[in-house]
Amino acid sequence: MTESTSDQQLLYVNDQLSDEEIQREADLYGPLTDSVRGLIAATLQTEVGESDVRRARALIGEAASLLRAKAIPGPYGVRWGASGRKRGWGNAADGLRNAVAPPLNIRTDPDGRARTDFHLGPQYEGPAGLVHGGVSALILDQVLGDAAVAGGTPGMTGTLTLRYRRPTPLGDLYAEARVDRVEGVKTIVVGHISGSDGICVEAEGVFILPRWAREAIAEQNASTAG
Ligand SMILES: CCCCCCCCCCCCCC(=O)SCCNC(=O)CCNC(=O)[C@H](O)C(C)(C)COP(=O)(O)OP(=O)(O)OC[C@H]1O[C@@H](n2cnc3c(N)ncnc32)[C@H](O)[C@@H]1OP(=O)(O)O
Repeated sequence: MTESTSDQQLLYVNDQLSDEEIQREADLYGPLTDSVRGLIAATLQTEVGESDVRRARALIGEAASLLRAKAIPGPYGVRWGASGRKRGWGNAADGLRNAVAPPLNIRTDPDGRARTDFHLGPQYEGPAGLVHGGVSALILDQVLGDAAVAGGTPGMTGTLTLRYRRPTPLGDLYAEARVDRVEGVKTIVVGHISGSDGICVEAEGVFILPRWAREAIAEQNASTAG
Protein backbone atom coordinates (compact mmCIF):
# COMPACT_ATOMS: atom_id res chain seq x y z
CA MET A 1 0.00 0.00 0.00
CA THR A 2 1.37 3.44 -0.88
CA GLU A 3 1.56 6.29 1.66
CA SER A 4 -1.04 8.31 -0.26
CA THR A 5 -3.45 5.35 -0.24
CA SER A 6 -3.15 5.03 3.55
CA ASP A 7 -3.55 8.84 3.95
CA GLN A 8 -6.72 8.58 1.90
CA GLN A 9 -8.03 5.74 4.06
CA LEU A 10 -7.64 7.96 7.16
CA LEU A 11 -10.31 10.21 5.66
CA TYR A 12 -12.90 7.40 5.96
CA VAL A 13 -13.99 7.97 9.57
CA ASN A 14 -16.64 6.54 11.86
CA ASP A 15 -17.27 9.47 14.22
CA GLN A 16 -20.20 7.84 16.07
CA LEU A 17 -22.48 10.87 15.70
CA SER A 18 -26.11 10.04 16.48
CA ASP A 19 -28.78 10.46 13.79
CA GLU A 20 -30.14 13.44 15.76
CA GLU A 21 -26.73 15.16 15.78
CA ILE A 22 -26.29 14.47 12.07
CA GLN A 23 -29.72 15.92 11.32
CA ARG A 24 -28.93 18.98 13.45
CA GLU A 25 -25.72 19.50 11.44
CA ALA A 26 -27.57 18.98 8.14
CA ASP A 27 -30.21 21.55 9.18
CA LEU A 28 -27.47 24.03 10.12
CA TYR A 29 -24.99 23.61 7.26
CA GLY A 30 -27.35 22.76 4.37
CA PRO A 31 -28.87 26.28 4.36
CA LEU A 32 -25.36 27.79 4.67
CA THR A 33 -24.31 25.89 1.53
CA ASP A 34 -27.45 27.09 -0.27
CA SER A 35 -26.66 30.69 0.72
CA VAL A 36 -23.17 30.36 -0.77
CA ARG A 37 -24.64 28.84 -3.95
CA GLY A 38 -26.85 31.93 -4.19
CA LEU A 39 -23.75 34.07 -3.67
CA ILE A 40 -21.91 32.30 -6.51
CA ALA A 41 -24.81 32.98 -8.90
CA ALA A 42 -25.10 36.59 -7.67
CA THR A 43 -21.33 37.09 -8.19
CA LEU A 44 -21.73 35.94 -11.77
CA GLN A 45 -24.87 37.90 -12.57
CA THR A 46 -24.48 41.17 -10.66
CA GLU A 47 -24.40 44.48 -12.49
CA VAL A 48 -24.30 46.78 -9.45
CA GLY A 49 -21.88 49.68 -9.26
CA GLU A 50 -18.20 49.53 -8.32
CA SER A 51 -18.66 50.66 -4.70
CA ASP A 52 -21.29 47.98 -4.08
CA VAL A 53 -18.97 45.32 -5.55
CA ARG A 54 -16.21 46.51 -3.17
CA ARG A 55 -18.62 46.49 -0.21
CA ALA A 56 -19.81 42.97 -1.11
CA ARG A 57 -16.16 41.82 -1.19
CA ALA A 58 -15.59 43.20 2.31
CA LEU A 59 -18.75 41.51 3.63
CA ILE A 60 -17.78 38.18 2.04
CA GLY A 61 -14.29 38.50 3.55
CA GLU A 62 -15.86 39.11 6.96
CA ALA A 63 -18.11 36.05 6.59
CA ALA A 64 -15.15 33.89 5.52
CA SER A 65 -13.08 35.02 8.55
CA LEU A 66 -16.00 34.26 10.86
CA LEU A 67 -16.33 30.73 9.45
CA ARG A 68 -12.57 30.07 9.40
CA ALA A 69 -12.17 30.95 13.10
CA LYS A 70 -12.71 27.24 13.79
CA ALA A 71 -12.37 24.86 10.84
CA ILE A 72 -11.06 21.44 9.84
CA PRO A 73 -7.54 21.68 8.34
CA GLY A 74 -8.14 19.71 5.13
CA PRO A 75 -10.74 17.70 3.21
CA TYR A 76 -14.00 16.69 4.90
CA GLY A 77 -13.52 13.02 3.99
CA VAL A 78 -16.31 10.45 4.25
CA ARG A 79 -17.84 9.96 7.70
CA TRP A 80 -20.26 7.49 9.20
CA GLY A 81 -22.39 8.00 12.30
CA ALA A 82 -23.37 5.51 14.99
CA SER A 83 -26.28 4.11 12.93
CA GLY A 84 -24.16 3.80 9.77
CA ARG A 85 -25.56 6.94 8.11
CA LYS A 86 -22.92 8.10 5.63
CA ARG A 87 -21.87 11.73 5.07
CA GLY A 88 -19.81 12.52 2.01
CA TRP A 89 -20.54 16.18 2.70
CA GLY A 90 -17.39 17.48 1.01
CA ASN A 91 -18.14 15.67 -2.26
CA ALA A 92 -17.70 17.99 -5.27
CA ALA A 93 -20.72 16.49 -7.06
CA ASP A 94 -23.31 16.29 -4.27
CA GLY A 95 -21.76 17.22 -0.90
CA LEU A 96 -24.24 18.83 1.49
CA ARG A 97 -21.53 21.23 2.69
CA ASN A 98 -20.01 21.90 -0.73
CA ALA A 99 -21.44 24.96 -2.47
CA VAL A 100 -19.56 24.05 -5.67
CA ALA A 101 -21.80 20.96 -5.96
CA PRO A 102 -25.19 21.42 -7.59
CA PRO A 103 -28.00 20.32 -5.25
CA LEU A 104 -28.48 16.82 -6.67
CA ASN A 105 -30.50 14.95 -4.02
CA ILE A 106 -29.87 11.55 -5.65
CA ARG A 107 -32.43 8.83 -4.84
CA THR A 108 -31.37 5.19 -5.03
CA ASP A 109 -32.96 1.73 -5.09
CA PRO A 110 -31.30 -1.40 -3.72
CA ASP A 111 -31.52 -3.07 -7.14
CA GLY A 112 -28.69 -0.76 -8.30
CA ARG A 113 -30.55 2.27 -9.63
CA ALA A 114 -30.09 5.98 -9.01
CA ARG A 115 -31.92 9.03 -10.29
CA THR A 116 -32.17 12.75 -9.69
CA ASP A 117 -34.19 15.74 -10.85
CA PHE A 118 -31.88 18.72 -10.64
CA HIS A 119 -31.40 22.29 -11.76
CA LEU A 120 -28.24 23.79 -13.22
CA GLY A 121 -27.98 27.58 -13.02
CA PRO A 122 -25.69 29.95 -14.94
CA GLN A 123 -22.61 29.00 -12.87
CA TYR A 124 -22.49 25.66 -14.73
CA GLU A 125 -22.30 27.19 -18.22
CA GLY A 126 -19.88 25.99 -20.90
CA PRO A 127 -21.00 26.95 -24.41
CA ALA A 128 -23.40 29.94 -24.25
CA GLY A 129 -26.59 28.93 -22.44
CA LEU A 130 -25.51 25.29 -22.25
CA VAL A 131 -24.11 23.01 -19.58
CA HIS A 132 -20.31 22.59 -19.51
CA GLY A 133 -19.42 19.06 -20.67
CA GLY A 134 -17.19 18.54 -17.64
CA VAL A 135 -20.11 19.33 -15.34
CA SER A 136 -22.23 16.68 -17.10
CA ALA A 137 -19.35 14.22 -16.58
CA LEU A 138 -19.16 15.15 -12.88
CA ILE A 139 -22.87 14.55 -12.39
CA LEU A 140 -22.92 11.28 -14.33
CA ASP A 141 -19.85 10.00 -12.47
CA GLN A 142 -21.68 10.54 -9.19
CA VAL A 143 -25.09 9.19 -10.28
CA LEU A 144 -23.52 6.09 -11.87
CA GLY A 145 -21.27 5.62 -8.80
CA ASP A 146 -24.26 5.87 -6.48
CA ALA A 147 -26.09 3.21 -8.52
CA ALA A 148 -23.11 0.88 -8.00
CA VAL A 149 -23.16 1.62 -4.24
CA ALA A 150 -26.93 1.08 -4.09
CA GLY A 151 -26.56 -2.28 -5.83
CA GLY A 152 -24.07 -3.41 -3.18
CA THR A 153 -20.92 -3.25 -5.31
CA PRO A 154 -19.29 0.14 -4.63
CA GLY A 155 -16.12 1.21 -6.37
CA MET A 156 -13.84 3.96 -7.59
CA THR A 157 -14.38 5.12 -11.16
CA GLY A 158 -11.92 3.20 -13.33
CA THR A 159 -13.27 4.31 -16.70
CA LEU A 160 -16.06 6.72 -17.56
CA THR A 161 -17.16 6.89 -21.20
CA LEU A 162 -19.49 9.66 -22.34
CA ARG A 163 -21.39 10.37 -25.53
CA TYR A 164 -22.67 13.93 -25.86
CA ARG A 165 -25.66 13.35 -28.14
CA ARG A 166 -27.14 16.83 -28.11
CA PRO A 167 -26.37 20.09 -26.27
CA THR A 168 -27.53 20.09 -22.65
CA PRO A 169 -29.54 23.22 -21.80
CA LEU A 170 -29.07 24.97 -18.45
CA GLY A 171 -32.16 24.69 -16.26
CA ASP A 172 -34.22 21.71 -15.15
CA LEU A 173 -32.65 18.33 -15.95
CA TYR A 174 -32.92 14.67 -15.01
CA ALA A 175 -30.28 11.95 -14.65
CA GLU A 176 -30.59 8.24 -14.03
CA ALA A 177 -28.32 5.20 -13.90
CA ARG A 178 -28.52 1.45 -13.41
CA VAL A 179 -26.08 -1.36 -12.84
CA ASP A 180 -25.77 -3.21 -16.14
CA ARG A 181 -23.57 -6.07 -14.93
CA VAL A 182 -20.96 -7.09 -12.38
CA GLU A 183 -17.76 -8.75 -13.59
CA GLY A 184 -15.63 -9.81 -10.60
CA VAL A 185 -14.43 -6.59 -8.92
CA LYS A 186 -15.80 -4.43 -11.73
CA THR A 187 -19.33 -3.03 -11.81
CA ILE A 188 -20.48 -1.71 -15.16
CA VAL A 189 -23.12 1.01 -14.87
CA VAL A 190 -25.01 2.85 -17.62
CA GLY A 191 -26.98 6.07 -17.44
CA HIS A 192 -27.84 9.39 -18.98
CA ILE A 193 -28.81 13.03 -18.49
CA SER A 194 -31.94 14.25 -20.22
CA GLY A 195 -33.59 17.62 -20.76
CA SER A 196 -37.02 18.54 -22.12
CA ASP A 197 -35.97 17.45 -25.65
CA GLY A 198 -34.72 14.01 -24.58
CA ILE A 199 -31.38 12.41 -23.80
CA CYS A 200 -28.42 14.80 -24.01
CA VAL A 201 -25.52 12.76 -22.56
CA GLU A 202 -25.13 8.99 -22.30
CA ALA A 203 -22.57 7.37 -20.01
CA GLU A 204 -21.03 4.02 -19.21
CA GLY A 205 -18.81 3.63 -16.16
CA VAL A 206 -16.59 0.86 -14.83
CA PHE A 207 -16.47 1.05 -11.02
CA ILE A 208 -13.79 -0.99 -9.30
CA LEU A 209 -13.46 -1.92 -5.65
CA PRO A 210 -9.83 -0.87 -5.09
CA ARG A 211 -7.20 -3.39 -4.12
CA TRP A 212 -6.77 -1.91 -0.60
CA ALA A 213 -10.52 -2.29 0.05
CA ARG A 214 -10.51 -5.86 -1.29
CA GLU A 215 -7.58 -6.68 1.00
CA ALA A 216 -9.31 -5.08 4.01
CA ILE A 217 -12.50 -7.06 3.34
CA ALA A 218 -10.52 -10.32 2.90
CA GLU A 219 -8.68 -9.68 6.22
CA GLN A 220 -11.96 -8.95 8.00
CA ASN A 221 -13.55 -12.14 6.57
CA ALA A 222 -10.51 -14.19 7.60
CA SER A 223 -10.60 -12.84 11.17
CA THR A 224 -14.38 -13.45 11.42
CA ALA A 225 -13.94 -17.03 10.12
CA GLY A 226 -10.97 -17.66 12.46
C1 LIG B 1 -14.65 1.63 -0.33
C2 LIG B 1 -14.19 1.75 -1.74
C3 LIG B 1 -14.49 3.15 -2.31
C4 LIG B 1 -15.92 3.37 -2.59
C5 LIG B 1 -16.19 4.73 -3.17
C6 LIG B 1 -17.68 4.93 -3.29
C7 LIG B 1 -17.91 6.29 -3.85
C8 LIG B 1 -19.33 6.41 -4.37
C9 LIG B 1 -19.51 7.52 -5.33
C10 LIG B 1 -18.67 7.35 -6.53
C11 LIG B 1 -18.75 8.47 -7.47
C12 LIG B 1 -17.48 9.21 -7.65
C13 LIG B 1 -16.36 8.31 -7.93
C14 LIG B 1 -15.05 9.02 -8.09
O1 LIG B 1 -14.94 10.17 -8.35
S1 LIG B 1 -13.68 8.06 -7.91
C15 LIG B 1 -12.33 9.14 -8.36
C16 LIG B 1 -11.82 8.90 -9.74
N1 LIG B 1 -11.22 7.63 -9.84
C17 LIG B 1 -9.99 7.37 -9.39
O2 LIG B 1 -9.32 8.23 -8.83
C18 LIG B 1 -9.50 5.96 -9.54
C19 LIG B 1 -7.98 5.90 -9.59
N2 LIG B 1 -7.60 4.55 -9.93
C20 LIG B 1 -7.51 3.60 -8.97
O3 LIG B 1 -7.67 3.84 -7.77
C21 LIG B 1 -7.22 2.20 -9.44
O4 LIG B 1 -6.58 2.23 -10.69
C22 LIG B 1 -8.52 1.35 -9.57
C23 LIG B 1 -9.21 1.24 -8.19
C24 LIG B 1 -9.50 1.93 -10.59
C25 LIG B 1 -8.13 -0.06 -10.02
O5 LIG B 1 -7.06 -0.47 -9.26
P1 LIG B 1 -6.89 -1.96 -8.74
O6 LIG B 1 -5.54 -2.05 -8.15
O7 LIG B 1 -8.01 -2.33 -7.84
O8 LIG B 1 -6.99 -2.73 -10.10
P2 LIG B 1 -6.38 -4.13 -10.51
O9 LIG B 1 -5.12 -3.90 -11.26
O10 LIG B 1 -6.33 -5.05 -9.31
O11 LIG B 1 -7.48 -4.64 -11.54
C26 LIG B 1 -8.74 -5.13 -11.12
C27 LIG B 1 -9.61 -5.27 -12.35
O12 LIG B 1 -9.99 -3.94 -12.81
C28 LIG B 1 -9.53 -3.75 -14.16
N3 LIG B 1 -9.12 -2.34 -14.25
C29 LIG B 1 -8.12 -1.76 -13.58
N4 LIG B 1 -8.10 -0.45 -13.83
C30 LIG B 1 -9.13 -0.20 -14.68
C31 LIG B 1 -9.63 0.97 -15.28
N5 LIG B 1 -9.09 2.18 -15.04
N6 LIG B 1 -10.70 0.86 -16.08
C32 LIG B 1 -11.28 -0.34 -16.32
N7 LIG B 1 -10.84 -1.49 -15.77
C33 LIG B 1 -9.77 -1.42 -14.97
C34 LIG B 1 -8.39 -4.71 -14.36
O13 LIG B 1 -8.21 -5.04 -15.73
C35 LIG B 1 -8.91 -5.90 -13.55
O14 LIG B 1 -9.92 -6.54 -14.31
P3 LIG B 1 -10.01 -8.12 -14.36
O15 LIG B 1 -8.67 -8.58 -14.83
O16 LIG B 1 -10.27 -8.55 -12.93
O17 LIG B 1 -11.14 -8.42 -15.29
